[in-house]
Amino acid sequence: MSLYHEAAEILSSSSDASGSLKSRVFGKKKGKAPPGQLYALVLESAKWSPVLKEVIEKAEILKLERKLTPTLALLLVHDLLLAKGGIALPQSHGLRASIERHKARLSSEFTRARIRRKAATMDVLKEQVERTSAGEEANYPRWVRVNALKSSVEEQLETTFSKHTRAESIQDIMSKPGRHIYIDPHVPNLLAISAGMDFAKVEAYTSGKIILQDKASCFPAYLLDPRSEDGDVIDACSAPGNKTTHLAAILYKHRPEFEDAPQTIYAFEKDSRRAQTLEKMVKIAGSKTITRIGFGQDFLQVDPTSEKYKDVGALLLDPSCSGSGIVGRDSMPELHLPDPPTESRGGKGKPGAASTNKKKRKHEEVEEPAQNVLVDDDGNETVVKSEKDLEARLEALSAFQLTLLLHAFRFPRAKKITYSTCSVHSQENERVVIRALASDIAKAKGWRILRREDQVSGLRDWPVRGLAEAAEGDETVAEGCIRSYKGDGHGVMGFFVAGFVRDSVDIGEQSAGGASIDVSGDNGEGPYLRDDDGRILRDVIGMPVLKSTERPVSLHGVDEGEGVEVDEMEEEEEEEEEEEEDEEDDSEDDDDSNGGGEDEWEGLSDA
Ligand SMILES: C[S@@+](CC[C@H](N)C(=O)[O-])C[C@H]1O[C@@H](n2cnc3c(N)ncnc32)[C@H](O)[C@@H]1O
Repeated sequence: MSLYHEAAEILSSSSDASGSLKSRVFGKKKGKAPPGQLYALVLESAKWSPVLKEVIEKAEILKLERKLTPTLALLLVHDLLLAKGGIALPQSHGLRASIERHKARLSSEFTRARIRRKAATMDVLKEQVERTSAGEEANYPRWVRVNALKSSVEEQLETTFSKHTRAESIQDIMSKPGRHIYIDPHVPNLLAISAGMDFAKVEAYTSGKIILQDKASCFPAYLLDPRSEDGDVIDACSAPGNKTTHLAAILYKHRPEFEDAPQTIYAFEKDSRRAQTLEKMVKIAGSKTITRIGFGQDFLQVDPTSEKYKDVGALLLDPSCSGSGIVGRDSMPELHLPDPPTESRGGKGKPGAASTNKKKRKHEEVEEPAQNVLVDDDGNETVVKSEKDLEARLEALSAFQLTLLLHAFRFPRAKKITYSTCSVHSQENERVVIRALASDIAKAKGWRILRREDQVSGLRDWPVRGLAEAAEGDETVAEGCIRSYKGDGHGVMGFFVAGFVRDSVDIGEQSAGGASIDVSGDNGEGPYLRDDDGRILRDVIGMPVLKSTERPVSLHGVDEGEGVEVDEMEEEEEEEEEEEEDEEDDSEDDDDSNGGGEDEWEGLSDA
């Protein structure tokens, strides 16, 4: 089967097939056409279909070439008029000839279609087509997080974005034509720029100085706000690594000398393939020295009482979810097919629009329920035929999310946790929070919601909060939850995040019986472990409080020089090898990101 017949088959089934376009093309078992070429042809033809439909109908090709189906005509005319190499068939091929003999007529109809759209040049028409086909995505800003480990907002304004004009509001970015930039008022080091910039070859992007990350996706690490006194940090579900690298940048901001600081981010990722992307991102972002990646490691299998995690004070949980908040996920532009000549309707022919319509009418007759596909944020697809199916899927997801959250509650020295999803469904959001707070473990360990008034300044001011109804009417919980919705004028994806805190941590066996740790630090002396009489015993991570004459010890309770204990996830030998490689790699990094590894890097979601 030729490229065009395979593409026609995909387009013909696009209205009732399940799965995203990508999965249908790349997951195709049979077929000879290179998937990349097939995907581009289908997608581009669909984007251009409103214009090409007009061209084909006005040129009356389908009347003149009776063997052509509307879908095949669309694909072939697309390549004739828009593909660099023209129609990808031998010159003698019947299909190619059936289109090329009308080239003059098609070209002049194409020019007329452009003029009717008031597009002075082909470039203007292309921009119009891109905007229209992008639908809801077209007006979204591009969110750029400046990676504090490698650059600063000032530097980026002077270099990468020096030709951008400063906008007054996010609405300007979404509505004004041209290149604009806006400094976000809620999240530090975050910029919004007008859509349309191609970052693939932008040095700041390929070198990790800037990271493309939706604003809402920056909320969790910023809300967690890990500091040196919080000890180690866990990112429970890390790949591709947007939040892991954000955590590192925040730690660095709080403690720029962190190169020498024995603070570790443990980044777990159950899926080993995704963990490789995470590793790549961590490396490019310059946070490799403080990040220990758990390749293929399930967070639920991590023992919270293990010696290794005794200093973990903060955890970020961003588990898999329905992904219902994600903007424009692999959406297929609406397909406009040329009308077939009237007498050929329902007639014979190869797969094409006529046969699709017929199939559709048949479907309508038996009133088969429309199939929707729920694509979660890991790219897994579930066919959802009914409300009941959706409920069942959400229930399964929320049970898994709750289990993760309760597991996080078990870390003995943890004092803060954030839980987030890129879902808009309350089952995965407020409901999980409420169930977690009502759990025995939360009660036993003293976990409560991080109240709005106690949140970092930008997020305290963020206006969109949780749903009180879903939070069983608990206003404090609802206000503590942070939400965002796509299409609500803020230019962000749909998202949810809540923080959990507690005032005392588990003190373990080595501490005095009956003692608790006051972590509030509101006495001005910092967080200390006190005995029942209020006498200070240890600092919050368990170190004896020093007299002024004593030698300081590191936060992790190891003498300076002993270094940080290395996780079993990465063997010590490997570490040494990596360090050696690092030195070599540093010089290769740029090559890497500009070359072979680019695909995966570019494929990272902004979420
Ligand atoms: C929403 S994504 C995380 C996105 C990531 N936080 C970021 O900002 O780039 C969820 C990730 O969690 C991983 N995951 C799911 N369950 C897990 C588990 N039990 N332990 C570790 N990773 C898990 C998935 O494979 C997926 O890569």
